[in-house]
Formats: sequence, structure tokens, C-alpha cells
Amino acid sequence: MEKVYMNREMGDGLLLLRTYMDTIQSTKDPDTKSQPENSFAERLLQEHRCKKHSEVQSSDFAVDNYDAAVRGHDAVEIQWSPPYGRYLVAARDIDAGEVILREKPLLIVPRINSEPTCLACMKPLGKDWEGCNLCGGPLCSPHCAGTYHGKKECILICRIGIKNSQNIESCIKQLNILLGPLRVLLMFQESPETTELFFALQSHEKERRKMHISRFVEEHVVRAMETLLGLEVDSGVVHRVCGVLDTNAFELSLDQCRQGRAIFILSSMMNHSCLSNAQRWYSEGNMVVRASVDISKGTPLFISYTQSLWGTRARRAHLSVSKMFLCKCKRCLDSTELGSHMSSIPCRECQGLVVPPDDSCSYWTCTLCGKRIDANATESLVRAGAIAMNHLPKDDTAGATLILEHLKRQLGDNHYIVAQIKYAVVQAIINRPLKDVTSRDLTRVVTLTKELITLATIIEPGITRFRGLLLLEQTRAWSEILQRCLEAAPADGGRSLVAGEGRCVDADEGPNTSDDINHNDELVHHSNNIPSVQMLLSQVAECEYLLQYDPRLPEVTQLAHNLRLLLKSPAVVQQNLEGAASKRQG
Ligand SMILES: C[S@@+](CC[C@H](N)C(=O)[O-])C[C@H]1O[C@@H](n2cnc3c(N)ncnc32)[C@H](O)[C@@H]1O
Repeated sequence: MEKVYMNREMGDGLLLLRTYMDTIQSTKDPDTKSQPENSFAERLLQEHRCKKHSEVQSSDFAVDNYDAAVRGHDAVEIQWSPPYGRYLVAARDIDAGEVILREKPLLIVPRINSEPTCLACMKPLGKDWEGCNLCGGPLCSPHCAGTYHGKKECILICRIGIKNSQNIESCIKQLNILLGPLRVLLMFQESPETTELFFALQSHEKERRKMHISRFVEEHVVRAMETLLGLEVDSGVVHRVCGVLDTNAFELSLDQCRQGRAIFILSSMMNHSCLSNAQRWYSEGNMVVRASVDISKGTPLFISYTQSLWGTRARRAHLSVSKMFLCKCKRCLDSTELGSHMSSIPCRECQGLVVPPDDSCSYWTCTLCGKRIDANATESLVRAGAIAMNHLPKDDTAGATLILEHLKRQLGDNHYIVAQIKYAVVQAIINRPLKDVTSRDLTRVVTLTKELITLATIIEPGITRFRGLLLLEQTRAWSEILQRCLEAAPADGGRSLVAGEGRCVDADEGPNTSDDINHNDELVHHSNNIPSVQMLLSQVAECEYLLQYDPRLPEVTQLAHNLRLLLKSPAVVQQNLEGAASKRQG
């Protein structure tokens, strides 16, 4: 404990956060609203409730969100150590799949992007939007029931002059940059006690001062607040607010279409690892953090701040620029990336794989023949792959598959560029109405998702969203294939197709030139391995568990419903009866 106070900034914050957490921990029942009297959380809540009644509307975003009470979190505690700052640790053994944290946001702000977003409900609006009657800022409708656009904010935004602007696009861009820090400052004004809590979070203020971001904040936030909004602001405070937001805010899908960035005090204490042991969702107004693997008492909890389908170099660069640290997790320190070889390329001399240099050397090395390769040669190959990936033909899965096959030969089957293209092809196919997808493309989805699930087992092990989404796409493809088989030969549950003499077609043979949807040849091949409805139902049950808190859960439920209906179809019933009879005979 002593050394905690060696770092004053961190130590002060730690004390405050631990106090905050203690009050939360002391209320175990997730449905109980009562907090210990005079506790920090209770004080915050009481003050908030008084405001809620007396100042309706003035700072609507803070209303309700301020009910930042996280309850019953006996699973975690906060610790501190010099290289990592504060972090959450398992206070007891935690089982894979257990919910570790459930927390309401302190505040929600819009994402920084140039797209107009409804100020009141945070729905991205595209080109067609209506302006707020008063300030002219984007709203999905003048009667939007969203509560984020409070009166004070509206009055300030009026001063930007969006209504009469000749260049609305640039006004909206500026507004999107300003809005996050502006809402934080309004929250401080409305609820001064939030200031201390917010500033207990890390801002990397000093490091940011030396970086380009500092000039950006000075120009587009501090100066814009002064000149456009006519506010007198403390530049240091604004920089710190922006630092806290950039370091701690979670990008969220608020529901299936609304998006935002939000601050969660305790969830912010989770450090990063590219091989995380927990994952987070936003579900029914709460951050839900779930253990993806078993975590033993005393182990730090890690979520991932980055993308598992990126190679080490890209992940580390992203973390170092956006979160100001050099990741030294197991995956980052291993040039084979845990044996996945997602950044390796095939050796031209032998069957081996050439792995990227680690911090100690500058050349790439084959793990089999030991050949050393100059970094420039391999990097230009990877760059060419990245360019091809960024120009992948849209709505042309055959074309995309050709590129994929070419890059597989150049970069290897598991390379991160190849993996990202595989996932992009899966999404391009499966996001179309399934009735319009050729059987060949459905087959492709099955093959690619199987390969990606194998990869996911290494880079995102356990109960994870990525596995859930891959399994969902695979099950959707299988169930469409199965239905086509049943429709093509309903009398015998598709088995006559199995006995047919058609040519076996495999997804790897290349693109289909015909757009014939009911491609019986392919069905012949696949009816040999098509899972039964029961098998697909158990796959869906796994998806339901994995995606329990995901916005795509309704799709899983719908798929389960469709499969249950299929189970009742005469062809499947007949098949099951015959199956049961032959089992009895056997
Ligand atoms: C959301 S905060 C996490 C809590 C933070 N450690 C604190 O004390 O407030 C993110 C910051 O934590 C630090 N951090 C997170 N993961 C880390 C890691 N694996 N190694 C080193 N620092 C890390 C970085 O400074 C990063 O910008």
C-alpha cells in the first residue's frame, strides 16, 4: 500500500476509486437500489436525484447515467503497479462465462466522426436529417425522444450558427469534435462532484502535450469553445478532459443502430492485453464485463483495446498512439503470435515460415531453414497485400475470392491480411438476403468460418464474441444449405441428392461463373456432411450463450426459431423416424 502514495497523482486517484468501489461492493443484490448511508455513491445518487426533480432537461445526458452505481462486484479489486498504473484483479476465482462487472455509464458522448449524428439519441443520420428547431444541430426528428441534447447544450450550439451556415458539413465536423468535451464540462457544472471522479481517470496529459494531438485540441476544442461558443475556458482543463476521454472512453453500440463513446469509472480500470481474459458488451444501459476464460484469484483482468485480426505491428502502433503504451503481452512478444503466424510469410526456400524481427534484430528469419530476409523485401510484399485488401471488390465475392487465393499463396493461410479478407468475404456474402446467395457462396462461408474459428481459438480463446459471430454466420449458411436440400428432394429429406451422381464442387475450386442459386451439384457434395437440424440447434444454443449480450442476439433467437420449425417439417420428421427405427434395428 505504501508505494501507492509514492505517485501522488495515481495514489489520490486510487484512494478515491477504491472508496467508490467499496461502496459499490457493499451492495451485493443487483436489484437493490439502497446504498450504505453517506457513502460516496449514495451521496452522488442523492444529489443527482434532487437535480433530476429540480432541473429537468438542463443536463439530460447526466440524468440517469449518473446512477453510476455498479453493484455486487465482489469478483474484482483495484491494484496499482508502476508500469501498468491501476488495474483490476480477480478478488476470487472466476469461472469462464461469469459476469464480473455490470456498470452504468457516468456519461455518454457522441463518437468523433464526420457523419451527422442525432444529438438527442445518437443515431447516425447519413445525409437526410432535420435540424433542431433552436440550434440547427442534427436530430433524427424534431420530436426525437432521446435525452442527450439538453437545453444548455442547445443554447450553446445555437452560437455555431449551423442554421444559416453555407458550409454545414464543416460545421457538423467541428460540432462532433466539440461535443464530447462540451458535454463533460456541462456535466461538471451540473454535478460538481463528478469532476473529481472523472479526473481520477488517467489523461496522459503530459505526454499528449508533446504530441500533435495537443495542437489539434488547442485549435479545434479550446479555441472553438472560446470563439464559436463564446465560453471562457481553462485550456489546461479542456486538454485534460480530452485526454481522459481519449484514454478511457469505450466506443459503444447503444443499441442496434445508435452509437456513442462512454465513460465507465470501474470498467476504465481494466488494462489491455492482446490475449485478454475478459470481454465487454453494452447491454440494456449497462457495461457488462464477462470472463472469457477461467481466471484465478489474484490474476489481473484484461480486455482488448484493439483488433485481434490485426498483426502485432499494427496493434502495437495503435496502442502506442491512442493509449500511450508499448504492449508487452504474450502475443506481442512472440514473433509467431502464439503459433498463429499471423504476421509470418511463407519461406521461398523451404516449406517453413519467415517470422518478423523481434526488438533485438532487423531481419526476418525462417523458422525452418534459418534463412534471413531483408525487412524491406517482406514489408513491400505485405504492403502490396494491404493495398489489395483495401481495394477488395465490393459485391463481387468471386473477384474477392480470387484475390484471397492469390494472397494466400503470397502471404500464407493465416496471415492477418488473409484472415481479414476471409472475414470480409464472409460478411459480404452473409449480409445479403440468403435466398439470393448461391450455394457455392454458402459453402464458402462454411469453409472460411471454420478456418477463422480455428484461428480464433488461438488469438481470442474462450467464450468470445468473435467465436459467437463466426459460429452464427456458419450456422446461418448451413441452415440455408439444409433447407435447399430439403426443398430439392423433400420426399426423402434430401438423401436422394446424397446418392446422386453429380460432380462434387468445393469452395476452394474457385469462383462460380453461374449464378444459379439451386446448384444441385454443390448440394450433392454438401449433403454428405450437412449437419442435422439437431446439430445446428445445438450450435445455435452455443451462439446464444456466446452472444448473450450482443446486439445480434435477436438474430440468433430467430435462427433457433426457424430451425425448430424445420425440425417439424414432414421431410425431417420422416428422416428422424427412419433414423430412430434403424437405430432400434441396429
Ligand atoms: C483505460 S486506462 C486503464 C487504467 C489505467 N491503468 C489507470 O491507471 O487509470 C488505459 C491506460 O492504462 C495503461 N495501460 C493499459 N494497459 C496497459 C498495458 N498492458 N501495459 C501498460 N500500460 C497499460 C495505459 O497507460 C493506458 O493508456
